[in-house]
Amino acid sequence: MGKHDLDKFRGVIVAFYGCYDNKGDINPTAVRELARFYKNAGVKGLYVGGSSGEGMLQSAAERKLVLEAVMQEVGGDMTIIAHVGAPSTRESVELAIHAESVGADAVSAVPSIYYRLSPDSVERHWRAMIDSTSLPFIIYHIPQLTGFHLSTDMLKKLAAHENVIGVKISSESTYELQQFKEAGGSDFLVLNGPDEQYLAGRSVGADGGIGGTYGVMPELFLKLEQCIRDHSFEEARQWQYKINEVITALLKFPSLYGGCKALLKLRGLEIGEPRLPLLPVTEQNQDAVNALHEKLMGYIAQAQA
Ligand SMILES: CC(=O)N[C@H](C=O)[C@@H](O)[C@H](O)[C@H](O)CO
Ligand SMILES: CC(=O)C(=O)O
Repeated sequence: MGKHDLDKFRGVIVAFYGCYDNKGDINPTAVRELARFYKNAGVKGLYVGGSSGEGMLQSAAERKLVLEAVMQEVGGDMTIIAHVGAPSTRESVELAIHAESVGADAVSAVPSIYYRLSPDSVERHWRAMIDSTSLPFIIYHIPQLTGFHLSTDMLKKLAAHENVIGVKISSESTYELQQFKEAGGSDFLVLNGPDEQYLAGRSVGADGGIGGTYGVMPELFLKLEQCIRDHSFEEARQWQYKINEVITALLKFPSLYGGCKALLKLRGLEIGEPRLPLLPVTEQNQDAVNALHEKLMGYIAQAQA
C-alpha cells in the first residue's frame, strides 16, 4: 500500500460540465446544483475542469471559482479531482496549488497543447505540477486532442513518483490500456476514457472510468458498473449497448457538450450553452434532443426498476 487511498478513485467518476448563465459567465449556483444532482444519484466522484468542464476555455480565476463552488457543495462527500492543465506550466502550477488549498482529493492534467512538445518538455510540465502539492496526481492521456502520445516507458518513469497514482486513458485502444496497467504496477490506477468502451476497458483492467457522457446518464453508468462488479457479463453488455445508442445520438449534435447540456436541461438542470468555439444545439436539433431524452428516461427507469 502506498501513502494514498486509491479506493476513492475506483468506480464511476463524472466529468463535470461547464456551467454558465445566459450571459455566458460562470454560474456558481448552477455548479452547486449540478454537483448535488450527481451526489444524490450516488456518483462517487467528479472530475472538474477537464474537457467536459471546458477548463481550457476558461480563465484561471473562473476555474478557481468553479472548483470552490464544487467543494462547498460536495467536498468531503465525493472524490474531487481537479483538472489543472493549462497551456503554461506556470498557470497549471497555480491551479494545482489552489486545488490543494481548497481541499481537492487529487489533481490531474493533460500535456500543454498547441506547441508540438517533446516528451522531455511534457515531463517537466507535469513534474512541476506534481511537485507543487502533496496531492495525488492523475496523468490525463488524450492523444487525439492534445497531439501528445504518452509512451509506456514515460508512464513507468512517472508512476515511480509516489504521488503519481494513475492515468486516465482516452485513446481508443484497450491494448494500450492493458499495457499501461501492467507498466504502472499494482498500486497504480488506470481509468477508462472512451465511454463507449467502459465495459471493454474494465474487462482488461481499468479500475473505473472518468467520462464526458456519464453526466447525462449517471444512473446507466452506475448500473453498468454494478453489473461488472456482480460478474453479470451479459447484462453489462446490454447496458453498454444502450449507453452507446445514447452516445451515438449525442455525437451527431453540433458539439457533444451542446447535446449533453440540452439533455440536462430537459432533466431540469440549466447550465447554459457550451462556450464558443464549442457549438450549442439549435432550434433544428430540438426534436432530436426531445426524442433522445424520451429514450434515455426509458432506460433510466429500466435501470432503476
Ligand atoms: C475524446 C474525448 O473527449 N473523450 C472523453 C474522455 O475520455 C470521452 O468521455 C468521450 O467524450 C465519450 O467517450 C464520447 O465519445
Ligand atoms: C471526458 C473527460 O474526462 C473530461 O471531461 O476531461
